[in-house]
Amino acid sequence: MTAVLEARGITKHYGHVEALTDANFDVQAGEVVALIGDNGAGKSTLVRILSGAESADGGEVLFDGKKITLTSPTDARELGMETVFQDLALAPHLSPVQNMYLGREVMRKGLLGMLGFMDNKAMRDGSRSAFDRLGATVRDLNGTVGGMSGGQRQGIAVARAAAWAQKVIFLDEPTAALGVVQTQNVLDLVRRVSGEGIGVVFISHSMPHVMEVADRIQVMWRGRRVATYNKADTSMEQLVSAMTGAVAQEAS
Ligand SMILES: Nc1ncnc2c1ncn2[C@@H]1O[C@H](COP(=O)(O)OP(=O)(O)OP(=O)(O)O)[C@@H](O)[C@H]1O
Repeated sequence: MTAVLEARGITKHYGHVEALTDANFDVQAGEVVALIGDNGAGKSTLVRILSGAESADGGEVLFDGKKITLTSPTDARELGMETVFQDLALAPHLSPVQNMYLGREVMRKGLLGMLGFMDNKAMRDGSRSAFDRLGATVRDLNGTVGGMSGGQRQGIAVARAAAWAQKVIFLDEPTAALGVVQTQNVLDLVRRVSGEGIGVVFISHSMPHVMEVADRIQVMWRGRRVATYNKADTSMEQLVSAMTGAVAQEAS
């Protein structure tokens, strides 16, 4: 089966720091891949490159088997890939609804079929259903996101990505600021989104969450993928061991 998204031999330096060294990665349509590794292993850097937020120094990216060049997050979004970054990338001065539709505003037809005004009701309804789908507690759809709690902001960011993703969704630590109920909602959403045929890339330091949602688990160590496991054939001990570099390196 062709991966919906594949990275081959990606390298990335920041000055003298080698963040990625010949890193490989792949995710199939409709599966949840957990990307795990110790702090500084290169997970976020890889996701930033695969979502167009940063460029790689070397290597190639394939989408549906075809080589692509991502020069901006817009390129990735146009291919149907959405990302929830660790910093969430929400506009703090805007409302949840405005964040949901930022750059994708719904317009009402004006006279003679011309674009008229923004359709605020359609956007409010769309946002409400996206938040409800996640069970996100967004009480005030019109307040600014900057004034909301970390958990509420995380819920908005995850709901927005899930609402727009068509092919791939990257979730970088999506449950980090969430309470127990919201965490379970996000894990349920991850399974639901993959059930719709979307490839989900799930970065987490929580091994129980990884074991709950992942189909496959790719382990990074010092800037490269060192092991890939089917969830059904692995254990937390094996994962932790791979995260410390104690596995024979995967052939690149
Ligand atoms: N913008 C940057 N400038 C300089 N160095 C960076 C930058 N981003 C990442 N690095 C370095 O690249 C390496 C990989 O970092 P990265 O954030 O990708 O790891 P990670 O696996 O996501 O870690 P964590 O689990 O702690 O989030 C680290 O050594 C980090 O210090």
